[in-house]
Amino acid sequence: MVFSRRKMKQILFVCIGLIFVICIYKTFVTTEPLHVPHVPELQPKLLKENRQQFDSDNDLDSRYAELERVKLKVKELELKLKSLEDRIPKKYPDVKYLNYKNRKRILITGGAGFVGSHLTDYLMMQGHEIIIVDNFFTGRKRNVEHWFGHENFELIHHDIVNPLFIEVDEIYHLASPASPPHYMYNPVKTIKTNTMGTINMLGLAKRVGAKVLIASTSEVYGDPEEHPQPETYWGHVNPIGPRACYDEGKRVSETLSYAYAKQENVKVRVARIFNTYGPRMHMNDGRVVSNFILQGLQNESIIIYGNGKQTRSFQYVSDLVDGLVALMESNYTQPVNIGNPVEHTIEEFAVIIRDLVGGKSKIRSTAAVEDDPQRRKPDITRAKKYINWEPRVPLKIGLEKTIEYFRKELDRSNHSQRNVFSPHIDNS
Ligand SMILES: O=c1ccn([C@@H]2O[C@H](COP(=O)(O)OP(=O)(O)O[C@H]3OC[C@@H](O)[C@H](O)[C@H]3O)[C@@H](O)[C@H]2O)c(=O)[nH]1
Repeated sequence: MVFSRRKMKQILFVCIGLIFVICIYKTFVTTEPLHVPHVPELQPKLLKENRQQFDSDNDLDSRYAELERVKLKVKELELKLKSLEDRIPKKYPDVKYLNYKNRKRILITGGAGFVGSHLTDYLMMQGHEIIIVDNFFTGRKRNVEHWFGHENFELIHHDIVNPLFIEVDEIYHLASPASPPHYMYNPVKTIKTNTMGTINMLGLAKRVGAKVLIASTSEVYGDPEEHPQPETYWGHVNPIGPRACYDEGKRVSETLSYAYAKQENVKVRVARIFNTYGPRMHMNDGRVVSNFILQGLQNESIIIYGNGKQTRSFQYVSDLVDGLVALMESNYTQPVNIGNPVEHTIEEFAVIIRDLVGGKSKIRSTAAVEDDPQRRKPDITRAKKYINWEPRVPLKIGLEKTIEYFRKELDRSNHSQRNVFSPHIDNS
């Protein structure tokens, strides 16, 4: 085939044009990541958007990292919150519901102590509003922490040697150290608590018209010359001996109660509490039950003060609580013995505890303590007759529960024999 010159020129132009178009296409269209139609005037704009996309990808990465950090922080806080929540009991025991008319506001002085905390439990379960006042000399927050936050429960850190102004219907006045080493530790303070403290509580009862129960003690009988001890026995107390701060303090406490009853028409109840034991006794309580159990559990010698022929009668704490409530609810205004009349020598008691603990402790004796009452056993005729109360928990059952409690306490604190309180050991 033969082309004219003109035809050849035309073909050449078309080829050059085609090559130009292909070059343009290669340069702009094939490198374009977004498949948009190739329009030359759009190119600068598309390049800018690509850069923004790249920047925003980087931004996303850093935001993602930030989010991860926040998530970690939230997780950390959640764990912290859980550990705090675990320290507060999630569920309170089921308390009874009492309507406004039957629900009482009850003040318990010494409510964080051994007896006070058990009384608190009982009255809370009945559906009453409980206000505890304690100076934490021998009381412990641990004894009542299971009620923290409950709408019927309130704890006031206060020493009743100073006046207290609140509104209540009933007062259980239990505040005072009760174990001999504790009440002898600061005898002046023990006297103040049982005199000024009692005046403050009787004054409060007078002002708000509350009924008040005073926790007195079998120690008002001193080293008794009458056995068993009825409430009509006046006692045999050394007024200047080491126990006098407590014995005489409680005797004045009783005297004050009846003076307020007579002069100011205050409704008073007086409970003479005999030796009591049970869970929540302090490890360093120093009384015979906790000392013997701790010595037995640690296979240490059980130490009797004196010849061990002195006697005591021990009641379990739940019996005491029942007795206190029965007395408060009764119309009986004279003093009432609350105690278990089953009497043992301290020597027998050492053997009973050693056998229940199941250890191999030796039983030894050391010097007697000054003014130690030699015989003690309540006559509970009055309690049976007027408040329809008598103890129900046998010694063995009560001791088993108490031993179990101290076993756990020992595990918890790895307590050592050195901490058993004794007037014959330097506990300083
Ligand atoms: O380790 C000990 C502790 C005590 N004892 C003896 O055991 C007997 C009981 O002593 P506690 O210290 O337990 O109690 P006490 O009977 O002396 O006093 C108690 O009386 C009644 C309550 O009001 C009080 O809780 C407390 O004062 C005493 O004879 C005491 O000398 C020991 O032989 N060894």
